[in-house]
Amino acid sequence: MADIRSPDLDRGDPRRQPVAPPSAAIKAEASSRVSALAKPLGALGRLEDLAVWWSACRGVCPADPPANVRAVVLAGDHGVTASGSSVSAYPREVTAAMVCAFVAGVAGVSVLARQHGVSVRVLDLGVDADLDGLPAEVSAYKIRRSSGAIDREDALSLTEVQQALAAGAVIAAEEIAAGADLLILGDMGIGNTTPAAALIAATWGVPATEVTGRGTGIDDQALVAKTALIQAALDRVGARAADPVQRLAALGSADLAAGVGFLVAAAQSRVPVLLDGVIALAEAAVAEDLAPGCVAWWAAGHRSTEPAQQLATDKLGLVPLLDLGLRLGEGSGAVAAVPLVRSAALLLSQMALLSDLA
Ligand SMILES: Cc1cc2ncn([C@H]3O[C@H](COP(=O)(O)O)[C@@H](O)[C@H]3O)c2cc1C
Ligand SMILES: O=C(O)c1cccnc1
Repeated sequence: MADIRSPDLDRGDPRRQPVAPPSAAIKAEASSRVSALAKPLGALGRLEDLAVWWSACRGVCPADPPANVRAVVLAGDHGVTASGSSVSAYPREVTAAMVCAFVAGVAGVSVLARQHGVSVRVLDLGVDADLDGLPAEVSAYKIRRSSGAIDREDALSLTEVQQALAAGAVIAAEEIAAGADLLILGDMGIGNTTPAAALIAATWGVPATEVTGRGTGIDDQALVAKTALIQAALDRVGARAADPVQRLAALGSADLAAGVGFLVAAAQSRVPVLLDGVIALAEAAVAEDLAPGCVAWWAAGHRSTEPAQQLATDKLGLVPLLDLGLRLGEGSGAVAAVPLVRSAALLLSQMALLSDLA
């Protein structure tokens, strides 16, 4: 494994370290400028909020549009997909096959990312295979093979959670060092909508019936079984899940815990993130618990069909930009929203002020 020391997350317990917000002064300046543009007040709708958010995160008004957008896809397998389980419509072997597809640049998100000039880096945190034949750096941060089956056992040990949090922080630091001005977190892992929904349910204390979705497209019978499995996991863990690190150990996975570390580190480094679907929102839910204030550095790229994603965006006060019925993951909904961030930034910088006309 690569050296996973990180400046913030391995210095003892990362719990409840508040994150400083984007610049309040720039936010106020950007809000005034948006209102002064040559248009009726509010006429650019949510692009106005997006322009203000982007400016405040960049600390300058107006800010250049994102030029170095970098997506990281965290891959892992999940104990809940053991043979005989019906939580996913697809077998576990698809995870490793898709990692190869990301490396080859032929996954769904790869196509969108090429179109929008976004880099994509795939990393194996917990795939249940040795990815022989792929570049060694793909598995440089591997924590273990497949996380535990959360209805029966913990997903990870506490040591593995800390390793994964630190790995995620280092991965974010690497992307920032490569010049990222906007980050995207993608996911690949058959069965991952199950731990993601469980983490979201445990974060806000709601029952499995409110968070369980069809993921890759399971039928009614499988949906009943998946809901029961998630409820069994929540019941097994009980009050322990109130603590975000324990929650990750009990209900998460190596890839999800690394996503949490990535989000906390990005916010601590004052780099904004476009969130994607239910997996990114589960990571966001736990990250905000670990380091309150992170949410100010995020925008929601899209609304997924997964109920847990919708619940988490609502609870975090994020309004998704796109609503295309996407249910792919991989970071696809966030990458699809990148042109909106660019448009918002350009409107703020290139439109005339109403007072300059006539
Ligand atoms: C070919 C294929 C490509 C994918 N890309 C993302 N996912 C997404 O679907 C899976 C989550 O849904 P569930 O919990 O129902 O298994 C994850 O692999 C997620 O990344 C895919 C799934 C498949 C089958
Ligand atoms: O919400 C998502 O991103 C999602 C939904 C279904 C399957 N995989 C991901």
